[in-house]
Amino acid sequence: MSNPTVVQVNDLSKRFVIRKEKSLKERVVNFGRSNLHKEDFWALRDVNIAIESGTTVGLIGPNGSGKSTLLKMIGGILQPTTGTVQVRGRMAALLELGAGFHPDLTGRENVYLNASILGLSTAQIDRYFDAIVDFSGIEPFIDTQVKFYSSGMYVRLAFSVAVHVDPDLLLVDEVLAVGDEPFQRKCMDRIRQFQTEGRTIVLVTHGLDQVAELCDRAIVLEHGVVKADGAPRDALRVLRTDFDQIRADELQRERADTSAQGAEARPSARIVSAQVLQDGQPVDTISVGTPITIRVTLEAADPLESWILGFGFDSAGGQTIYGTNSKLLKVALPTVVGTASFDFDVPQARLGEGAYTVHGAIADASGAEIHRLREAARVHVTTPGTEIGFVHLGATLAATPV
Ligand SMILES: Nc1ncnc2c1ncn2[C@@H]1O[C@H](COP(=O)(O)OP(=O)(O)OP(=O)(O)O)[C@@H](O)[C@H]1O
Repeated sequence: MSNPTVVQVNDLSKRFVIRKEKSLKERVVNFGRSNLHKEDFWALRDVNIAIESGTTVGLIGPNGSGKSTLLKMIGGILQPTTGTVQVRGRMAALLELGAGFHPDLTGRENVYLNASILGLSTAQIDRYFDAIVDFSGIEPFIDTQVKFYSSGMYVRLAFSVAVHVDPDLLLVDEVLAVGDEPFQRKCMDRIRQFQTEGRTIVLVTHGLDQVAELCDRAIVLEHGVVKADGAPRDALRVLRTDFDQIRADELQRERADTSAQGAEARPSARIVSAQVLQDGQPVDTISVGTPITIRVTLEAADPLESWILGFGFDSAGGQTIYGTNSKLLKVALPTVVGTASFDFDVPQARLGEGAYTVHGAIADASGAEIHRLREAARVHVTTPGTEIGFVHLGATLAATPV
Protein backbone atom coordinates (compact mmCIF):
# COMPACT_ATOMS: atom_id res chain seq x y z
CA MET A 1 0.00 0.00 0.00
CA SER A 2 1.39 3.38 -0.94
CA ASN A 3 1.80 6.16 1.61
CA PRO A 4 -0.71 9.03 1.75
CA THR A 5 -0.05 12.05 -0.44
CA VAL A 6 1.20 15.05 1.54
CA VAL A 7 1.64 17.50 -1.33
CA GLN A 8 -0.59 17.50 -4.40
CA VAL A 9 0.25 19.96 -7.15
CA ASN A 10 -2.13 20.02 -10.11
CA ASP A 11 -1.63 21.87 -13.42
CA LEU A 12 0.24 24.58 -11.57
CA SER A 13 1.40 27.65 -13.48
CA LYS A 14 2.84 30.92 -12.20
CA ARG A 15 3.06 34.09 -14.20
CA PHE A 16 5.09 37.10 -13.13
CA VAL A 17 4.69 40.46 -14.75
CA ILE A 18 8.12 41.90 -15.34
CA ARG A 19 8.72 45.55 -16.09
CA LYS A 20 11.50 46.40 -18.49
CA GLU A 21 13.10 49.74 -19.28
CA LYS A 22 12.20 50.88 -22.76
CA SER A 23 14.95 51.51 -25.27
CA LEU A 24 15.84 55.15 -26.04
CA LYS A 25 14.10 54.85 -29.41
CA GLU A 26 10.90 53.54 -27.80
CA ARG A 27 11.01 56.36 -25.27
CA VAL A 28 11.20 58.97 -28.01
CA VAL A 29 8.36 57.35 -29.97
CA ASN A 30 6.19 56.97 -26.84
CA PHE A 31 7.15 60.35 -25.43
CA GLY A 32 5.15 61.28 -22.34
CA ARG A 33 4.18 57.72 -21.47
CA SER A 34 5.84 55.43 -18.93
CA ASN A 35 9.44 54.43 -19.55
CA LEU A 36 8.60 50.86 -18.56
CA HIS A 37 6.86 48.18 -20.51
CA LYS A 38 5.32 45.10 -19.02
CA GLU A 39 5.94 41.57 -20.09
CA ASP A 40 4.45 38.31 -18.90
CA PHE A 41 6.92 35.75 -17.69
CA TRP A 42 5.88 32.19 -16.89
CA ALA A 43 8.08 30.94 -14.06
CA LEU A 44 6.15 27.65 -13.89
CA ARG A 45 4.05 25.90 -16.50
CA ASP A 46 1.60 23.03 -15.97
CA VAL A 47 3.45 21.37 -13.12
CA ASN A 48 1.92 18.18 -11.75
CA ILE A 49 3.48 16.53 -8.73
CA ALA A 50 2.28 14.26 -5.95
CA ILE A 51 4.59 13.80 -2.97
CA GLU A 52 4.02 10.86 -0.69
CA SER A 53 4.43 11.03 3.05
CA GLY A 54 7.88 10.00 4.31
CA THR A 55 9.79 10.83 1.13
CA THR A 56 12.66 13.27 0.62
CA VAL A 57 12.37 15.09 -2.68
CA GLY A 58 15.10 17.24 -4.23
CA LEU A 59 14.12 20.06 -6.60
CA ILE A 60 17.02 20.63 -8.97
CA GLY A 61 17.66 22.56 -12.16
CA PRO A 62 19.56 25.49 -13.64
CA ASN A 63 19.39 29.00 -12.16
CA GLY A 64 16.04 30.63 -12.77
CA SER A 65 14.29 27.37 -13.65
CA GLY A 66 11.50 27.87 -11.10
CA LYS A 67 12.64 25.75 -8.14
CA SER A 68 12.22 28.41 -5.45
CA THR A 69 8.96 29.58 -7.00
CA LEU A 70 7.58 26.03 -6.77
CA LEU A 71 8.78 25.65 -3.19
CA LYS A 72 7.20 28.98 -2.22
CA MET A 73 3.94 27.91 -3.81
CA ILE A 74 3.97 24.65 -1.85
CA GLY A 75 4.75 26.80 1.21
CA GLY A 76 1.73 28.98 0.44
CA ILE A 77 3.64 32.26 0.25
CA LEU A 78 3.00 32.63 -3.49
CA GLN A 79 -0.41 32.09 -5.03
CA PRO A 80 -0.91 30.11 -8.25
CA THR A 81 -1.86 31.93 -11.44
CA THR A 82 -3.66 28.74 -12.49
CA GLY A 83 -3.81 25.28 -10.95
CA THR A 84 -3.87 24.15 -7.34
CA VAL A 85 -1.57 23.17 -4.49
CA GLN A 86 -2.83 21.08 -1.59
CA VAL A 87 -0.79 20.29 1.50
CA ARG A 88 -1.72 17.96 4.39
CA GLY A 89 -0.33 18.24 7.89
CA ARG A 90 1.82 20.77 9.69
CA MET A 91 4.36 22.45 7.46
CA ALA A 92 7.53 24.29 8.42
CA ALA A 93 9.53 26.13 5.80
CA LEU A 94 12.92 27.69 5.40
CA LEU A 95 12.46 29.72 2.26
CA GLU A 96 13.90 33.17 1.56
CA LEU A 97 16.49 34.60 3.91
CA GLY A 98 14.63 36.31 6.72
CA ALA A 99 11.19 35.26 5.46
CA GLY A 100 8.79 35.03 8.36
CA PHE A 101 11.02 37.16 10.62
CA HIS A 102 10.13 40.69 11.62
CA PRO A 103 13.31 42.83 11.49
CA ASP A 104 12.41 45.10 14.43
CA LEU A 105 11.65 42.23 16.78
CA THR A 106 14.32 40.40 18.73
CA GLY A 107 15.30 36.81 18.08
CA ARG A 108 13.26 35.73 21.11
CA GLU A 109 10.14 37.60 19.95
CA ASN A 110 10.53 36.20 16.44
CA VAL A 111 10.76 32.64 17.76
CA TYR A 112 7.40 33.13 19.50
CA LEU A 113 5.85 34.87 16.49
CA ASN A 114 7.14 32.32 14.01
CA ALA A 115 6.27 29.26 16.03
CA SER A 116 2.77 30.56 16.76
CA ILE A 117 2.20 31.16 13.04
CA LEU A 118 3.22 27.54 12.56
CA GLY A 119 0.46 26.55 14.97
CA LEU A 120 2.14 26.14 18.36
CA SER A 121 0.57 27.42 21.56
CA THR A 122 2.56 29.72 23.88
CA ALA A 123 2.89 26.86 26.37
CA GLN A 124 4.32 24.61 23.65
CA ILE A 125 6.77 27.30 22.54
CA ASP A 126 7.86 27.83 26.17
CA ARG A 127 8.65 24.14 26.26
CA TYR A 128 10.68 24.15 23.02
CA PHE A 129 12.30 27.57 23.46
CA ASP A 130 15.55 26.51 25.12
CA ALA A 131 16.07 23.69 22.61
CA ILE A 132 15.48 26.10 19.72
CA VAL A 133 18.02 28.61 21.00
CA ASP A 134 20.47 25.89 21.91
CA PHE A 135 20.33 24.31 18.45
CA SER A 136 20.71 27.70 16.75
CA GLY A 137 23.92 28.46 18.65
CA ILE A 138 23.12 32.19 18.78
CA GLU A 139 22.12 32.50 22.41
CA PRO A 140 24.15 35.69 23.08
CA PHE A 141 22.11 37.48 20.41
CA ILE A 142 18.66 36.12 21.20
CA ASP A 143 17.54 39.47 22.67
CA THR A 144 18.98 41.50 19.76
CA GLN A 145 16.71 42.79 16.99
CA VAL A 146 17.10 40.42 14.05
CA LYS A 147 17.82 43.28 11.63
CA PHE A 148 21.31 43.26 13.18
CA TYR A 149 21.81 39.54 12.49
CA SER A 150 24.24 38.25 9.89
CA SER A 151 22.69 36.05 7.18
CA GLY A 152 24.12 32.97 8.86
CA MET A 153 22.53 33.93 12.18
CA TYR A 154 19.14 34.38 10.49
CA VAL A 155 19.34 30.95 8.94
CA ARG A 156 20.46 29.35 12.18
CA LEU A 157 17.46 30.67 14.05
CA ALA A 158 14.97 30.06 11.24
CA PHE A 159 16.11 26.47 10.69
CA SER A 160 16.07 25.84 14.40
CA VAL A 161 12.46 27.04 14.70
CA ALA A 162 11.45 25.02 11.63
CA VAL A 163 12.79 21.73 12.98
CA HIS A 164 11.45 22.19 16.51
CA VAL A 165 7.78 22.77 15.69
CA ASP A 166 7.18 19.09 14.94
CA PRO A 167 6.39 19.49 11.24
CA ASP A 168 5.03 16.71 9.02
CA LEU A 169 6.44 18.51 6.00
CA LEU A 170 9.70 20.47 5.92
CA LEU A 171 10.53 22.75 3.00
CA VAL A 172 14.13 23.89 2.70
CA ASP A 173 15.50 26.27 0.10
CA GLU A 174 19.18 26.81 -0.73
CA VAL A 175 19.43 29.38 2.10
CA LEU A 176 20.95 26.68 4.29
CA ALA A 177 24.11 27.14 2.23
CA VAL A 178 24.84 30.47 4.00
CA GLY A 179 25.31 28.65 7.30
CA ASP A 180 28.91 27.74 8.14
CA GLU A 181 30.10 24.18 7.65
CA PRO A 182 29.57 22.88 11.21
CA PHE A 183 26.03 24.25 11.18
CA GLN A 184 25.32 22.78 7.75
CA ARG A 185 26.47 19.41 9.00
CA LYS A 186 24.23 19.77 12.04
CA CYS A 187 21.30 20.60 9.75
CA MET A 188 22.02 17.55 7.61
CA ASP A 189 22.04 15.34 10.71
CA ARG A 190 18.69 16.77 11.70
CA ILE A 191 17.30 16.25 8.21
CA ARG A 192 18.46 12.62 8.34
CA GLN A 193 16.78 12.24 11.71
CA PHE A 194 13.58 13.62 10.17
CA GLN A 195 13.86 11.01 7.44
CA THR A 196 14.07 8.17 9.91
CA GLU A 197 11.04 9.62 11.72
CA GLY A 198 9.09 9.30 8.48
CA ARG A 199 8.63 13.03 7.89
CA THR A 200 8.39 14.47 4.40
CA ILE A 201 11.09 16.83 3.15
CA VAL A 202 11.26 18.91 -0.02
CA LEU A 203 14.52 20.70 -0.66
CA VAL A 204 15.90 22.95 -3.35
CA THR A 205 19.60 22.50 -3.89
CA HIS A 206 22.46 22.93 -6.31
CA GLY A 207 24.44 20.28 -4.41
CA LEU A 208 23.87 17.45 -6.84
CA ASP A 209 25.93 14.98 -4.82
CA GLN A 210 23.74 15.83 -1.86
CA VAL A 211 20.67 14.91 -3.89
CA ALA A 212 22.12 11.51 -4.78
CA GLU A 213 22.97 10.90 -1.15
CA LEU A 214 19.92 12.27 0.62
CA CYS A 215 16.87 12.13 -1.62
CA ASP A 216 14.52 9.31 -2.58
CA ARG A 217 13.35 11.26 -5.58
CA ALA A 218 14.55 14.21 -7.64
CA ILE A 219 12.54 16.56 -9.83
CA VAL A 220 14.38 18.46 -12.56
CA LEU A 221 12.87 21.81 -13.51
CA GLU A 222 13.96 23.64 -16.64
CA HIS A 223 12.32 26.85 -17.81
CA GLY A 224 9.46 26.25 -15.39
CA VAL A 225 8.64 22.80 -16.76
CA VAL A 226 9.26 19.40 -15.15
CA LYS A 227 11.99 17.88 -17.30
CA ALA A 228 12.51 14.70 -15.26
CA ASP A 229 10.97 13.20 -12.14
CA GLY A 230 12.09 9.96 -10.59
CA ALA A 231 15.02 8.16 -8.99
CA PRO A 232 17.80 10.68 -8.22
CA ARG A 233 20.33 8.83 -10.41
CA ASP A 234 18.09 9.07 -13.48
CA ALA A 235 17.10 12.69 -12.81
CA LEU A 236 20.71 13.70 -12.21
CA ARG A 237 21.74 12.09 -15.46
CA VAL A 238 19.18 14.19 -17.33
CA LEU A 239 20.30 17.39 -15.60
CA ARG A 240 24.02 16.71 -16.00
CA THR A 241 23.59 15.99 -19.70
CA ASP A 242 21.81 19.34 -20.08
CA PHE A 243 24.49 21.15 -18.02
CA ASP A 244 27.15 19.55 -20.23
CA GLN A 245 25.39 20.84 -23.32
CA ILE A 246 25.09 24.36 -21.85
CA ARG A 247 28.80 24.35 -20.95
CA ALA A 248 29.83 22.91 -24.34
CA ASP A 249 27.90 25.71 -26.10
CA GLU A 250 29.55 28.34 -23.88
CA LEU A 251 32.96 26.86 -24.52
CA GLN A 252 32.44 26.88 -28.25
CA ARG A 253 31.54 30.59 -28.04
CA GLU A 254 34.59 31.32 -25.83
CA ARG A 255 36.89 29.48 -28.26
CA ALA A 256 35.41 31.33 -31.21
CA ASP A 257 36.08 34.63 -29.35
CA THR A 258 39.67 33.63 -28.54
CA SER A 259 40.50 32.61 -32.10
CA ALA A 260 38.99 35.90 -33.30
CA GLN A 261 41.50 37.72 -31.10
CA GLY A 262 44.36 36.67 -33.40
CA ALA A 263 47.07 34.09 -33.52
CA GLU A 264 49.91 36.07 -31.93
CA ALA A 265 49.02 34.88 -28.41
CA ARG A 266 49.25 31.22 -29.46
CA PRO A 267 51.80 29.03 -27.70
CA SER A 268 54.51 27.26 -29.72
CA ALA A 269 52.72 23.97 -29.12
CA ARG A 270 49.13 23.33 -28.15
CA ILE A 271 46.70 20.54 -27.39
CA VAL A 272 44.19 20.28 -30.19
CA SER A 273 41.89 17.61 -28.76
CA ALA A 274 41.44 14.80 -26.31
CA GLN A 275 39.15 11.88 -26.96
CA VAL A 276 37.83 9.06 -24.83
CA LEU A 277 37.97 5.85 -26.88
CA GLN A 278 36.64 2.38 -26.34
CA ASP A 279 37.54 -0.32 -28.88
CA GLY A 280 39.04 2.46 -30.98
CA GLN A 281 35.79 4.44 -31.16
CA PRO A 282 35.03 7.78 -29.42
CA VAL A 283 32.46 7.34 -26.63
CA ASP A 284 30.63 9.73 -24.33
CA THR A 285 29.34 7.15 -21.83
CA ILE A 286 31.28 4.31 -20.23
CA SER A 287 30.57 1.68 -17.60
CA VAL A 288 32.73 1.83 -14.50
CA GLY A 289 35.73 -0.51 -14.56
CA THR A 290 35.88 -0.93 -18.33
CA PRO A 291 39.10 -0.17 -20.26
CA ILE A 292 39.41 3.19 -22.00
CA THR A 293 42.00 5.03 -24.03
CA ILE A 294 42.53 8.77 -23.81
CA ARG A 295 43.89 9.98 -27.15
CA VAL A 296 45.54 13.39 -26.86
CA THR A 297 46.39 15.24 -30.06
CA LEU A 298 48.77 18.17 -30.19
CA GLU A 299 50.16 20.54 -32.75
CA ALA A 300 53.73 21.87 -32.55
CA ALA A 301 54.75 24.75 -34.79
CA ASP A 302 58.43 24.20 -33.89
CA PRO A 303 60.12 20.91 -32.95
CA LEU A 304 59.04 20.00 -29.43
CA GLU A 305 61.96 18.41 -27.55
CA SER A 306 62.22 17.07 -23.98
CA TRP A 307 58.60 17.70 -23.21
CA ILE A 308 55.83 16.29 -21.02
CA LEU A 309 52.33 15.29 -22.06
CA GLY A 310 49.53 14.84 -19.54
CA PHE A 311 45.81 14.36 -19.19
CA GLY A 312 43.31 14.39 -16.37
CA PHE A 313 39.68 14.06 -15.38
CA ASP A 314 37.88 17.05 -13.84
CA SER A 315 34.61 17.04 -11.91
CA ALA A 316 31.62 19.12 -12.98
CA GLY A 317 32.81 21.68 -10.39
CA GLY A 318 36.17 22.00 -12.22
CA GLN A 319 38.22 20.12 -9.63
CA THR A 320 40.89 17.79 -11.03
CA ILE A 321 40.15 14.41 -9.55
CA TYR A 322 42.74 12.42 -11.46
CA GLY A 323 45.76 13.24 -13.56
CA THR A 324 48.93 11.71 -14.87
CA ASN A 325 51.65 12.57 -17.37
CA SER A 326 54.58 11.13 -19.31
CA LYS A 327 57.07 12.22 -16.63
CA LEU A 328 55.19 10.51 -13.79
CA LEU A 329 54.82 7.44 -15.99
CA LYS A 330 58.58 7.60 -16.77
CA VAL A 331 58.03 7.65 -20.52
CA ALA A 332 60.42 9.74 -22.65
CA LEU A 333 58.53 11.16 -25.59
CA PRO A 334 60.15 11.64 -29.00
CA THR A 335 60.68 15.06 -30.57
CA VAL A 336 57.56 16.01 -32.49
CA VAL A 337 56.73 18.68 -35.00
CA GLY A 338 53.37 19.25 -36.68
CA THR A 339 50.40 17.19 -35.50
CA ALA A 340 50.81 14.07 -33.36
CA SER A 341 48.55 11.93 -31.20
CA PHE A 342 49.43 9.86 -28.14
CA ASP A 343 47.32 7.26 -26.34
CA PHE A 344 47.06 6.89 -22.56
CA ASP A 345 45.61 3.45 -21.83
CA VAL A 346 43.51 3.11 -18.69
CA PRO A 347 42.91 -0.60 -18.02
CA GLN A 348 39.98 -0.01 -15.63
CA ALA A 349 38.24 3.36 -15.41
CA ARG A 350 37.26 3.32 -11.75
CA LEU A 351 35.54 6.68 -11.62
CA GLY A 352 32.36 7.16 -9.60
CA GLU A 353 28.94 7.69 -11.16
CA GLY A 354 28.65 11.06 -12.87
CA ALA A 355 29.88 13.35 -15.60
CA TYR A 356 33.52 14.32 -16.02
CA THR A 357 35.52 16.42 -18.42
CA VAL A 358 38.96 15.54 -19.75
CA HIS A 359 41.85 17.97 -20.06
CA GLY A 360 45.10 17.57 -21.96
CA ALA A 361 48.30 19.53 -21.24
CA ILE A 362 51.84 20.01 -22.55
CA ALA A 363 54.74 21.14 -20.38
CA ASP A 364 58.46 21.69 -20.97
CA ALA A 365 61.14 19.53 -19.33
CA SER A 366 61.05 21.66 -16.16
CA GLY A 367 57.32 21.06 -15.80
CA ALA A 368 56.31 24.61 -16.81
CA GLU A 369 53.00 24.37 -18.63
CA ILE A 370 53.05 25.34 -22.32
CA HIS A 371 49.37 24.75 -23.01
CA ARG A 372 46.34 23.17 -21.41
CA LEU A 373 43.05 22.41 -23.10
CA ARG A 374 40.30 22.20 -20.51
CA GLU A 375 37.06 20.39 -21.16
CA ALA A 376 38.54 18.81 -24.28
CA ALA A 377 36.16 15.86 -23.94
CA ARG A 378 33.33 14.87 -21.69
CA VAL A 379 32.38 11.45 -20.47
CA HIS A 380 29.58 10.09 -18.37
CA VAL A 381 30.37 7.15 -16.10
CA THR A 382 27.61 4.77 -15.12
CA THR A 383 27.90 2.45 -12.12
CA PRO A 384 25.67 -0.11 -10.40
CA GLY A 385 24.80 2.70 -7.96
CA THR A 386 26.39 0.98 -4.97
CA GLU A 387 28.77 3.85 -4.15
CA ILE A 388 28.88 7.63 -4.19
CA GLY A 389 31.81 9.99 -4.78
CA PHE A 390 34.44 10.42 -7.46
CA VAL A 391 36.01 6.99 -7.25
CA HIS A 392 34.53 3.53 -7.46
CA LEU A 393 36.35 1.23 -5.09
CA GLY A 394 34.04 -1.77 -5.29
CA ALA A 395 33.64 -2.02 -1.51
CA THR A 396 31.66 -4.94 -0.09
CA LEU A 397 30.21 -5.59 3.33
CA ALA A 398 30.09 -8.88 5.23
CA ALA A 399 26.69 -9.27 6.90
CA THR A 400 28.17 -11.08 9.89
CA PRO A 401 29.93 -9.21 12.71
CA VAL A 402 33.70 -9.79 12.86
N1 LIG B 1 8.61 38.17 -7.80
C1 LIG B 1 9.06 37.95 -9.03
N2 LIG B 1 8.79 38.82 -10.03
C2 LIG B 1 9.24 38.58 -11.29
N3 LIG B 1 9.94 37.50 -11.65
C3 LIG B 1 10.24 36.60 -10.69
C4 LIG B 1 9.83 36.78 -9.33
N4 LIG B 1 10.27 35.72 -8.61
C5 LIG B 1 10.93 34.93 -9.47
N5 LIG B 1 10.91 35.45 -10.72
C6 LIG B 1 11.51 34.87 -11.93
O1 LIG B 1 11.06 33.53 -12.06
C7 LIG B 1 12.11 32.70 -12.55
C8 LIG B 1 12.28 31.52 -11.62
O2 LIG B 1 12.84 32.00 -10.40
P1 LIG B 1 13.21 31.02 -9.22
O3 LIG B 1 13.75 31.85 -8.11
O4 LIG B 1 12.04 30.13 -8.92
O5 LIG B 1 14.36 30.14 -9.88
P2 LIG B 1 15.31 29.06 -9.23
O6 LIG B 1 15.22 27.84 -10.08
O7 LIG B 1 15.02 28.90 -7.77
O8 LIG B 1 16.73 29.74 -9.47
P3 LIG B 1 18.12 29.73 -8.65
O9 LIG B 1 18.75 28.41 -8.92
O10 LIG B 1 18.85 30.83 -9.31
O11 LIG B 1 17.80 29.98 -7.22
C9 LIG B 1 13.34 33.59 -12.68
O12 LIG B 1 13.49 33.97 -14.02
C10 LIG B 1 13.03 34.79 -11.80
O13 LIG B 1 13.62 35.96 -12.31
